[in-house]
Amino acid sequence: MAQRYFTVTWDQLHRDSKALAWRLLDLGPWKGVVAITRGGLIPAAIIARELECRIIETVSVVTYDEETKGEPRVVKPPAAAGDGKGWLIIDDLVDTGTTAKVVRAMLPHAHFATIYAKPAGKPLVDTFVTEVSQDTWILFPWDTEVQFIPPIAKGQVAK
Ligand SMILES: O=P(O)(O)OC[C@H]1O[C@H](OP(=O)(O)OP(=O)(O)O)[C@H](O)[C@@H]1O
Ligand SMILES: Nc1nc2[nH]cnc2c(=O)[nH]1
Ligand SMILES: [Mg+2]
Repeated sequence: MAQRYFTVTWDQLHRDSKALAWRLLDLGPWKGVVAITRGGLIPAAIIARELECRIIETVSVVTYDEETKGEPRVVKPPAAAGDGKGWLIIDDLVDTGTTAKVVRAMLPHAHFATIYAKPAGKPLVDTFVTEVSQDTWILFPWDTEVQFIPPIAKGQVAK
């Protein structure tokens, strides 16, 4: 179980995805984007829009059931993209690097980019925006919803 949570709002995700697009702009041109589903889909859409890239491929690797990690299973390989040369792989984050390792093996010459990176997965990523500690669990906007939170004073123990 994670020690702390880092909540990312839609606005923040949009800003961070655009920051990643800026870093990728001069590294292109790109033949296309390979989104790692599902978490990479929305970042990939934002980045493809910024880089004016119309070709989007997907690869699906199932590794987690909520916060519990299992063995990675490729449930959909990328149909196009060859050995990955000239292609950009996008995911929302790298944590242990397990997913990145599996996808890199399928597309060894692609450029691998994520919005967020934890230290264990960082060496597997070519470009990322923000590093968070290994014991942080990132909560994406699709994982959360706005809800009532009691006033701080209500949560305090009486002195
Ligand atoms: O570096 P790792 O330890 O492999 O973890 C990173 C992967 O875990 C999450 O995906 P998840 O497997 O939860 O699937 P999802 O994208 O469909 O939610 C995340 O979107 C990355 O793809
Ligand atoms: N949402 C989410 N999925 C993950 N998969 C692996 N690490 C994480 C994380 O920190 N947040
Ligand atoms: Mg994922």
